[in-house]
Amino acid sequence: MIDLRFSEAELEARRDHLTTFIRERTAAAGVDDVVLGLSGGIDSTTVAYLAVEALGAEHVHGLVLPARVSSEDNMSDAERVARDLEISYDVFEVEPVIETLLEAYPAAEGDHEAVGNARARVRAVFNYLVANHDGRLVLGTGNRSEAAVGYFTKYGDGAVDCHPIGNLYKGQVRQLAASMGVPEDLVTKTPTAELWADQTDEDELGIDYDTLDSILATHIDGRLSKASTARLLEVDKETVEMVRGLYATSEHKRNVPPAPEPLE
Ligand SMILES: Nc1ncnc2c1ncn2[C@@H]1O[C@H](COP(=O)(O)OP(=O)(O)OC[C@H]2O[C@@H]([n+]3cccc(C(=O)O)c3)[C@H](O)[C@@H]2O)[C@@H](O)[C@H]1O
Ligand SMILES: Nc1ncnc2c1ncn2[C@@H]1O[C@H](COP(=O)(O)OP(=O)(O)OP(=O)(O)O)[C@@H](O)[C@H]1O
Ligand SMILES: [Mg+2]
Repeated sequence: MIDLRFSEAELEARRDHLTTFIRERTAAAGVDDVVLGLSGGIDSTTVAYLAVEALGAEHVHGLVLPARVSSEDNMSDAERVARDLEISYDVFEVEPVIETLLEAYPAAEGDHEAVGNARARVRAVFNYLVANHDGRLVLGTGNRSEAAVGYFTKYGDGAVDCHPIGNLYKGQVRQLAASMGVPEDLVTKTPTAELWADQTDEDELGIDYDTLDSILATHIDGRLSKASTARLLEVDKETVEMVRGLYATSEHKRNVPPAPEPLE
């Protein structure tokens, strides 16, 4: 794989760039405050640390949003992050809303993908309820690796006002987190969307993040050919093809929904 880690100087410059971005986005929106979902995972933890550095703890509010499938460890890690950073937070239960949805539409019961994505969308509704009421921006936690392969719920965790770590590959998020003093157990934790039981990103995607990051940097973002990428990284062409396929089929998630061109 290729080494995508930043040098010390680059890391410092990147951290400065991302905190400046958060200050600029809030200033442009005319607000002082932000809200974000805290899952106990490394992406939301890193964005919370960046937001506190950018705006101050008093301007950052966390939402811990457990569902039936959330592990107690992750939810207690989410609260630990809020306490460590001394930010305010609320805990709102997602499952009663899911139950109401399934009472109205029982056909979706047992469809773990449809229900799992609904959990992510319910979280977005909570984020915007708080953002509207309190005058806050919703900070996204998506990184480049997830965005490129569409590994997020459209209008769920993808429904946010800006993406502070949207240009970092997953491995770079971990490196930045470690440099900001995020506890080691959170930096090395197995990534999971926790939309259904026993889900992990790498199992579902069928590729580990180190390989995914390298293929994205080399082929999708770096524009090296499929064959050169496979040779350079010593991976099968099929693996590169798989990533390319995910990138292509998820394009609709990264764009504003289209409308027909005006008639001439
Ligand atoms: N070509 C196209 N043009 C326009 N729209 C298109 C489309 N193809 C599908 N669609 C629409 O998109 C929908 C499918 O997209 P979507 O609803 O997102 O659903 P989908 O992509 O099927 O599932 C979301 C994926 O993201 C993962 N995820 C979600 C949330 C968080 C995380 C995490 O890492 O924490 C990961 C989740 O595990 C799952 O693999 C379709 O039902 C359809 O409405
Ligand atoms: N139980 C939850 N409570 C609050 N927010 C959540 C919860 N689950 C998911 N989210 C939100 O959805 C985002 C997307 O989840 P995702 O799993 O990609 O990120 P993560 O949990 O921060 O990191 P990782 O990918 O390493 O698990 C989270 O960063 C968080 O903002
Ligand atoms: Mg997670």
